[in-house]
Amino acid sequence: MPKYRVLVSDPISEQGLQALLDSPDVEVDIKTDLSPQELIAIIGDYDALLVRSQTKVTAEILQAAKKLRAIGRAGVGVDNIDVPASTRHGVVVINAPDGNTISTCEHTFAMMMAMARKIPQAHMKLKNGTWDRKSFVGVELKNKTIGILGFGRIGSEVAVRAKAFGMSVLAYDPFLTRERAESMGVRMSTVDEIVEGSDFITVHTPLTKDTKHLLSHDQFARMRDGVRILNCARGGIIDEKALVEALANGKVAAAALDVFEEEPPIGNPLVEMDNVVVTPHLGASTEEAQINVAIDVAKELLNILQGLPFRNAVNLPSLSNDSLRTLEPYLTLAEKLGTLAANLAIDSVRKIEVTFYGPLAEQQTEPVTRSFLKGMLSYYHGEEVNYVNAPFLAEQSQIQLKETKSSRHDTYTELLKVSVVTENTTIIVAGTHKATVGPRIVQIGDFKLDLEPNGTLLLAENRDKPGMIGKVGTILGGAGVNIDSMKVGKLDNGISLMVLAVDRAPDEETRREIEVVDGIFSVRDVTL
Ligand SMILES: NC(=O)c1ccc[n+]([C@@H]2O[C@H](COP(=O)([O-])OP(=O)(O)OC[C@H]3O[C@@H](n4cnc5c(N)ncnc54)[C@H](O)[C@@H]3O)[C@@H](O)[C@H]2O)c1
Ligand SMILES: O=C(O)CC[C@@H](O)C(=O)O
Repeated sequence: MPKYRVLVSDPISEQGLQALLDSPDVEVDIKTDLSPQELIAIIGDYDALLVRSQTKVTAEILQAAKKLRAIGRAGVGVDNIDVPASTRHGVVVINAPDGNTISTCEHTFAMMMAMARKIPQAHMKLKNGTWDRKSFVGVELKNKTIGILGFGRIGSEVAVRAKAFGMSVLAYDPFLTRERAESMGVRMSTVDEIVEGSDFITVHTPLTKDTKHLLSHDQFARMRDGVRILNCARGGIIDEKALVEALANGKVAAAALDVFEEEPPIGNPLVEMDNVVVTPHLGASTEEAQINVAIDVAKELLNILQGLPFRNAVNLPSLSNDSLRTLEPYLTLAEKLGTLAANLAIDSVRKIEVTFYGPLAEQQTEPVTRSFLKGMLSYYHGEEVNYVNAPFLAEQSQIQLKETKSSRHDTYTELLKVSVVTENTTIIVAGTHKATVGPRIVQIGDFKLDLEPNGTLLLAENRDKPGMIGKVGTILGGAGVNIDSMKVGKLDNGISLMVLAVDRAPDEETRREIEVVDGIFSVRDVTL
């Protein structure tokens, strides 16, 4: 009997879906061309949704997706998915960023060659019966300068091919380093240098508020006369109205477009212009790319459903394998510290300060903080909380969050310490991990201890005087609660914290019996 149901709502290579189809845990339903209403009606039955770019995953659909844990996008751009709404609902969004890089790069090159040699126009004329050898004089790529805006996966592959064609390459990307540019034989440039110094300009960025209309009236005015423009990334990076004008007045000799501000581009004048080569968003449309992205995303979805590690989450921080190895014990420990802190907090939480000490502080620690928040907020919000929405829920509860890092701690090589500031008090919990002993809780409040963070713990704050442990032990024994081990933390002011690892939480009556023992100040139990 399959445990999980996955809906595939866009045409996706079945060969690529094999990992899901083969899993006995998963039932896959392929239902394409659903209307938004039809999707809303059925989405509540599914644990995961797999889309390409047709399905628009809106906030309304997510609202109806009560069981949904993950959305897989077989491709790079997630602009058809409401990612903030997914995050609010705790749904992981994953994409397949690598599988269509080469196809899209090759398509960009095909478009550049087609535009430079006017192949589509000549093809159409000949198909229509005219042998015309005069109207289609093109230009060579050799010795021309190409400016690449966005030097990620696709942009950098375009550069490799442009160099093979004898072109000079200018590149701009906020993350491009001089060393990388040099090693690839491209000139690291500013947007202005690219705009003013290129014969061909191609964009390979995502569409963001910074890249919207990256090329507009002002940029076209400063370009070389007869420049040629390409967009195989996202409609909207180039201002289409400004491009129409620049093509019409001859500033831009030609354009090659795979993507449009609105798709399909019904009534878009660019599609009608003779000097514009167009394709209907075909960058990733190769057999190879579609199989690659489907394989990648299907494997990732299966991992998510089965609780295994996964990469490529759009709304979660990503970790390298090395970081994951170092952080893994702290991810679990942090969640348990969060559960512990929530059990100790009796009034509303205002601020959480997470401090990392030692080599741990050198890691990308955000996932550890998320784990703490998950452990803590699950106490209040139950199963609704996960790694994706925990920071959002904290923000919604107006809990201030602060991360601090310190290179060393006086006692521990590595330490994770969290102060939870509530309306009336501050609760401190801290833990560490050593390869030889595993994870340990080493501080609760002001008490220093050494506890295994597992099972059910009974915490009793008491006056430090003989007989206290015996009295508590007798009451628990009488109630049939078995004590597995015990640790005590002491303060200089004569107050102790006894922590008993028990086989089950005592019932309400037993707890009250302990609470009224002379010298006992408080009793809590927590299951980690
Ligand atoms: N036409 C298609 O079918 C098709 C297929 C695949 C990808 N795409 C699109 O191509 C684009 C690039 O994909 P990719 O896989 O190379 O992504 P990528 O994330 O590897 O690269 C994008 C690069 O853009 C850079 N960038 C972000 N803001 C920038 C800015 N303001 N100026 C300059 N650079 C900026 C980023 O730093 C990054 O290096 C995406 O928009 C993607 O959706 C289109
Ligand atoms: O699914 C497609 O063909 C579009 C792919 C592309 O736009 C992407 O962003 O990956």
